[in-house]
Amino acid sequence: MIAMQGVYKTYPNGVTALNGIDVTIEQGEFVYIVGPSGAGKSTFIKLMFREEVPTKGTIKINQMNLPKMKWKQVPYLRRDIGVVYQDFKLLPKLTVYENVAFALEVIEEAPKSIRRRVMQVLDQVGLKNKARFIPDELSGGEQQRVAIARAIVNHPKLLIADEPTGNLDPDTSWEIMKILDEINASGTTIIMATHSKDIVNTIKKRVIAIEGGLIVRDEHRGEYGYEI
Ligand SMILES: Nc1ncnc2c1ncn2[C@@H]1O[C@H](COP(=O)(O)OP(=O)(O)OP(=O)(O)O)[C@@H](O)[C@H]1O
Repeated sequence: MIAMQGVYKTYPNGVTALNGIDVTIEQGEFVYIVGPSGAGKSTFIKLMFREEVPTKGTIKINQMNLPKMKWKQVPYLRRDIGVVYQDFKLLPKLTVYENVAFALEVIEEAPKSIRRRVMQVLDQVGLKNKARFIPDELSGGEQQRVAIARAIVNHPKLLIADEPTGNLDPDTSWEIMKILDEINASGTTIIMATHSKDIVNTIKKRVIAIEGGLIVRDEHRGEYGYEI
């Protein structure tokens, strides 16, 4: 599903964040991306939805060649990819329902099917009864569940999560992991950057460790491998 070959990324300020990445990720996998701060994890993730473009190398996602893609094709790539961030990034003035529906309105789904799908996905993340709330009226864990609902409402093949539990307490983090695991069980590929040793060592998945812009470890059912 995802194939990177000889991928380098140097930012305009001269910092090289990725130094020759080769990796393949199959449809349906759940992959943790671990490594020290500044290792290149976020850069690696951003390349997959063309938030950043590599300086060199090829990136193929579902047969699309990302570095060569024209700007007008990028929305088509992103329709198949959901993204969840550490700080949720919800629209503060919109209700839970509106935040999730927005993702379908922009792709011009029929209003009737939007309503059905939004309520279905809010039910999936346990927030059907909070559809009329605004983000400020929710806990951090609830806000992250809204962000997950928004990310999966369009049935993406790939869900990317950049430290999704980074702002959450341990109990809430486990709830989020349970939801991500269920989403993965239904066939969605999940790529999750994390600093949580507890999560990686408890819910065993493939672990890719990045250090200094290189993959230094890639293990099936791997360990976190760092002290903090
Ligand atoms: N937009 C940018 N412009 C310039 N340099 C950047 C940019 N984004 C990241 N970097 C640099 O690239 C390197 C890798 O950063 P990246 O955010 O990918 O690391 P990370 O592993 O995700 O770190 P963290 O765990 O702290 O989030 C760092 O040296 C960082 O300062």
